[in-house]
Amino acid sequence: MEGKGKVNGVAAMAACYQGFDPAAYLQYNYTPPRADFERKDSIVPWKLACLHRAFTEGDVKGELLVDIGSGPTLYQVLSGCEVFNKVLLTDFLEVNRQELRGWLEDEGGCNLDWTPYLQHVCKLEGRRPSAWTEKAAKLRQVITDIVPVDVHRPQPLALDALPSEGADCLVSCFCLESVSPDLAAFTRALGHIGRLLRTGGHLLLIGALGESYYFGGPGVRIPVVPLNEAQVCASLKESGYTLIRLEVYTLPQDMRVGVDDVSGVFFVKAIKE
Ligand SMILES: C[S@@+](CC[C@H](N)C(=O)[O-])C[C@H]1O[C@@H](n2cnc3c(N)ncnc32)[C@H](O)[C@@H]1O
Ligand SMILES: O=S(=O)(c1ccc2c(c1)CN[C@@H](CF)C2)N1CCSCC1
Repeated sequence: MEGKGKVNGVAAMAACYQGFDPAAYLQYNYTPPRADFERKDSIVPWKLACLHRAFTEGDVKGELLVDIGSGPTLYQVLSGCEVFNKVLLTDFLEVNRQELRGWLEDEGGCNLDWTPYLQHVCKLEGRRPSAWTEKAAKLRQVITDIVPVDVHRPQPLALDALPSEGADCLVSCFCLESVSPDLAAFTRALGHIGRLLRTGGHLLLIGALGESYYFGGPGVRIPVVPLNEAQVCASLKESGYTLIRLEVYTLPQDMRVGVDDVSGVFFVKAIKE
């Protein structure tokens, strides 16, 4: 029964994603009030600062950075693109891979202007904000491919997607808990993506705390595994990671805008033993 339940739960999640709307998702989560660079308590500066620090404190290094479940967003690799000379973006849906290709091709075919994000990360790097065009060029230069992924498969990527030694670093944001039917599946998925990472490689994981649903488009209600910090830490340990740092952000009331019921966001830096 458990095995059958597992398949049905994962299949049901895949069915939920058929209505995912990248443009709506970007508008819900990556425009003000949630993405307000002027606000000191905004989640955007906090998240970008977590990623900047994690990528630049000296222990994260190598050739290949893989972003698991990129969706239609790029903020998660804006610091990493300065550290790795290969960045692989991945998503389950063609509509999201197409959104990312639209940005990559730089012909106006994308639904969000990432300039404020590029400028903010340049500021974190001590560069003038106008260096954002150089950062955009750098990112376009290091993105090697945009490929399908399924974290519920023991091999989430095609066998030829990675070199035999695996990735040097994984980043994954708001994916595992948003695509898993329950905590056990979340933990299994952590293990699956861990197989893509070389021993000693780093995992940078950002996710939702206390979230039970979100809207992936108008009327597209997607269930989420509600997590707390203890469950995140236990799942990491069970999946073969050693936690380096866990940071938590509590969403201000006015950022609870009805597109989900998230109460906080966690940032994890971990290493695969
Ligand atoms: C909430 S979005 C996160 C997008 C982005 N990383 C962000 O930070 O906003 C979850 C993403 O997981 C993708 N997804 C859905 N099912 C998946 C699966 N089985 N394996 C990997 N990714 C999946 C969706 O297509 C979607 O882009
Ligand atoms: O942390 S966010 O508020 C955010 C960003 C994305 C998501 C959520 C929250 C909660 N629901 C998730 C469903 F999977 C998606 N944020 C939005 C502004 S830019 C930085 C990220």
